[in-house]
Amino acid sequence: MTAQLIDGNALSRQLRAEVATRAAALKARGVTPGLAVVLVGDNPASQVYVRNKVKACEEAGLHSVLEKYDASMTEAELLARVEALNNDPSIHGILVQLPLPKHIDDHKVIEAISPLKDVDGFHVASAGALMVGEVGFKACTPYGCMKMLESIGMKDLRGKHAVVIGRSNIVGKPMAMMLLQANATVTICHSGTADLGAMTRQADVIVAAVGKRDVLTADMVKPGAVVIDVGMNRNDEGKLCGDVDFAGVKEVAGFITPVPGGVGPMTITMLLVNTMEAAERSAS
Ligand SMILES: Nc1nc(=O)c2c([nH]1)NC[C@@H]1CN(c3ccc(C(=O)N[C@@H](CCC(=O)O)C(=O)O)cc3)C=[N+]21
Repeated sequence: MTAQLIDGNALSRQLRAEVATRAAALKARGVTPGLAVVLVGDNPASQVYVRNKVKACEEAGLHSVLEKYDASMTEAELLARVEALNNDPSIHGILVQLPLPKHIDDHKVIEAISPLKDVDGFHVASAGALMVGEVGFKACTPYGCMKMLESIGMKDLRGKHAVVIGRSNIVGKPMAMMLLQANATVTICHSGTADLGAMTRQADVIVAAVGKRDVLTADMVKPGAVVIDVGMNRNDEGKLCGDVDFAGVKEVAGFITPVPGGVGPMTITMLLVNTMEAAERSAS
């Protein structure tokens, strides 16, 4: 058996076209959705990601502002910038690119962002809203994974067992909450899990979000399972690869997401969706 690919680029094109339509409608009412992206320091990967986010905004007709600062920027200076953006009516979403330089407390910076503009969904208020099923911004990566499941007819996961590998605040934990919200039975695995394969072999849906290559291999997957790969690693040849042994797992899984071209572009798409949502809320 060979798995069907869930194409994050194709799904992104579709969802971004919907954002563009909504953006045009809001602009006709005199409001242009605006995203501020704040980048501190010169992490080369961050430069690429941030450029992609700004480009995606432009293509969907969203206004974006890229603020680049030297790595020597102080925490107080950054907090002051966040506060200014909180009060800027032309900005509906604020994204402070992570990681931040070591002398800046990222938790403090994220909590300084107004929850109304927290399009990353990283604020404690956003995480709490997800937890209790209230309105709030959903973290873009797990939100994108949910849209990928929806695209293959798995919006309601009643009766399904989902196994999440990884427990980070930005992917693993919110992912588990969203799967739970969709009625899945959810297991969260992590570095302290005794027998990962025993868990994943029971899963109808597996989300790998560890940040390590080959965390999931073919022998750990039930035939026909859906495998979502959130990983972003480099292999020995320097090529981008996920957490899943793609070549092996695609022979067992029913559906699988590729890296690149899977969850990555969906993360950016959901950032646009959240920014659109923020602008619409502020205009209503
Ligand atoms: N505040 C904040 N919010 C984030 O959402 C955030 C962040 N900080 N810091 C870094 C991570 C990483 N991230 C990615 C988004 C898209 C791709 C993406 O589009 N990847 C392409 C490939 C890109 C390439 O070729 O390098 C793909 O998978 O096809 C990757 C990584 C968002 N992040």
